[in-house]
Amino acid sequence: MLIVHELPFIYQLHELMARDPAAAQAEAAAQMATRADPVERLALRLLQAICHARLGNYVQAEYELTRALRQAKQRGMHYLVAEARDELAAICLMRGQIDAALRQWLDCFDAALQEDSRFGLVRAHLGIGKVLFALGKHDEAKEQHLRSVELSYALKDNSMNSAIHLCLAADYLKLAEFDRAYVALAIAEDNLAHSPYPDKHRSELLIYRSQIRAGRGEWHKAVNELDEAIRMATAGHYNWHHAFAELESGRVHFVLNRLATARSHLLIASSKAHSIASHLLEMQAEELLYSISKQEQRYEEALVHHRRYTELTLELIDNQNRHQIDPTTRRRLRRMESELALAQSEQENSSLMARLQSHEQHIQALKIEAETDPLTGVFNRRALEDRLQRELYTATQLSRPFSLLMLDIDHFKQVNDRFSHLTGDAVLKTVAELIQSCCRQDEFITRYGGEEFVILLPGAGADTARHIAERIRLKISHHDWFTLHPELLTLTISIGTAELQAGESTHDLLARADAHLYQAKAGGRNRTCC
Ligand SMILES: Nc1nc2c(ncn2[C@@H]2O[C@H](COP(=O)(O)OP(=O)(O)OP(=O)(O)O)[C@@H](O)[C@H]2O)c(=O)[nH]1
Repeated sequence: MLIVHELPFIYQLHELMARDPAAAQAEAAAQMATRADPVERLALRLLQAICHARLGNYVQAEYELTRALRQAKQRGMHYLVAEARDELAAICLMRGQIDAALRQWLDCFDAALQEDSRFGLVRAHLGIGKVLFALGKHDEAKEQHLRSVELSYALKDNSMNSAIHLCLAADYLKLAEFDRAYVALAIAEDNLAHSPYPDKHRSELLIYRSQIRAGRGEWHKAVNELDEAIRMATAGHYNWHHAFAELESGRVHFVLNRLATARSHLLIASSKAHSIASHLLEMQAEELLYSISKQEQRYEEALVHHRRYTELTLELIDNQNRHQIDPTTRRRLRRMESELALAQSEQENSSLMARLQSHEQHIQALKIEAETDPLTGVFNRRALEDRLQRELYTATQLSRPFSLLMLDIDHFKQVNDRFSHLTGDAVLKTVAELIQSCCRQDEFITRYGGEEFVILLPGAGADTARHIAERIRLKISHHDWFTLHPELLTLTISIGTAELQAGESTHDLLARADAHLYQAKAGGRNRTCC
C-alpha cells in the first residue's frame, strides 16, 4: 500500500504549507494540472483543502475535505481518509462541536489501523486527547497524549513531537503538575528548532509558559511572554493562537488590576475567536469582559457581555455529546437556561442593576455547587487551586503573612475497615464540622483528598498557624467519637503547617506543608509539625 506521506513532492508541499499556505495552495494547483495518477491527484486535492483551513477559510476547507474524504473512501486510501478526518475533526473541535470531533478522530483511528499508519494513529490519539481535554477530563487526555508520545517515538517528526508535547504541557497545567508541564514544554522547544512550524508552536509554547509563570506569581514575566506570543501569532496569521494569547493577556492584566489594558486584549480575543468560530475562547473572553465591566460599574456593557457568555455556554454544551456530560452539569445548564428566560421576561419592569444581581447570584450558586465537596460541604480541591493562587497574590502584594495547614486523619483506614465505610463517611463529615468550628469566615477549608484537608489562613504567620492547628487537633482528639459508633473511642489527626516565604509558588508551599505533615506522621501522629 502506498504511503502518501512518502511522496516527496507532497512532503515538500507540506513544508511549504507550514511557512506559506497560500503559496502551497497555488503550487498544489499547478502540480494538479501536470499529474494524472489518481492517488497523487487526491493527495494534492487534500493538501489544497488543508491550506484553506490554514488560511482560516474553514467553510471552504470543510467542503473540500469532505469531498476528498469521500473519494479517498471510495478508493480505499485509508491514509488519506485518516488525514482528512484528522483535519475535519480539528475544525469541529475549534468550533466546539465536541461530539463530531470525537467521532471524526475515532474514525481516523480506524482508518489508520487499516493501513497500519503510525502517523494516523498518532494523530487520532492526539486528537482524542484534545477532545477529552475540552471535556475537562484532563487525566484521560494526558493518557491519550502519552500514548501518542510512545507511538511517535519512531517517527522522528519534530513538528508532530512539538505538537504532542504542547498538548501534554496543557494537560499537566490543568492538573497543576507544573514541573511536568515545564519538562513537556522543554521537549516541545527542543523539537521546535527543527520544525517547519516554529512560530506557530512557539507562540503556543509561550502561552503555556506564561501560565506557569502566572501560577508562580511571576506576573511581569508572564506579560512579556504573552506580548511575544501575540507578536508571533499576528505575524504568522495564526488566528487561534492569536485569540488564545490575547485572552491570556487579558486574564493576567485583569489579575494585575489593569482593567483598561485587560479590556482591550479581551476585546481582540473575543472578536478574533468569533471570526474563527472558536466558541470556547470567545466564551472565556466574554466572561472576563463581563467581570471587568461589572467591576467598573459599566452595567449596561456587563449585561451585554454576560448575555453573549451565556449564549456561548449554552451553544457549547448543546454541541457536546449528551452522554459525555454528567447529569449534574446538564441540570445546571437547564437551570441556567430558565434563568436566562426569566431575566429576559423581567427586562421591561426591572432595573438593569437588579437583573445583573440576579445573574450574579445565579453564577455564584453554580460556582458554589462546582466547588463544594458533596460529602463534607467544605470546598473541594478544584476550588483550592483557584483560591490559593489568589491568596498568594494578595499576600505578596500587601506584604501580609499567609499560612496553610495540611491535616490528615490518623489511621483512618482502620475506621473504615473496623466500623464500615458509612461510619468513615460520618467521621469525615464530623471532622469537617469541627474544623469549621475552629476557623474564622475568611479561613478557607478544603477537602484535599480522601481523609486530608487543607486550610488557608490569610494574615496568619507561623505562630498563629501553629496555634490554630493545635486548637483543631485538640478539638478533634477531645470529641466524643463514640456517638458515631460505640466502639470508636478515639480519633486523632496530624497536621503540617507552612508559612508563605518570599518568591514561593503554590506548589512549593503545599509541598512544604506536606513534608511537615509527613514528619508529624513519622514522629508518632497526633501532633503538629511546623
Ligand atoms: N469512608 C470513606 N473513606 C474514604 C474516603 N476517601 C478515602 N477514604 C479512605 O481513606 C483511607 C486512607 O487510608 P491511608 O491513606 O492508608 O491512611 P490512614 O489509614 O489514615 O493512615 P495514616 O494516614 O498513615 O495515619 C483509605 O482506606 C480510603 O479508602 C471517603 O470519602 N469515605
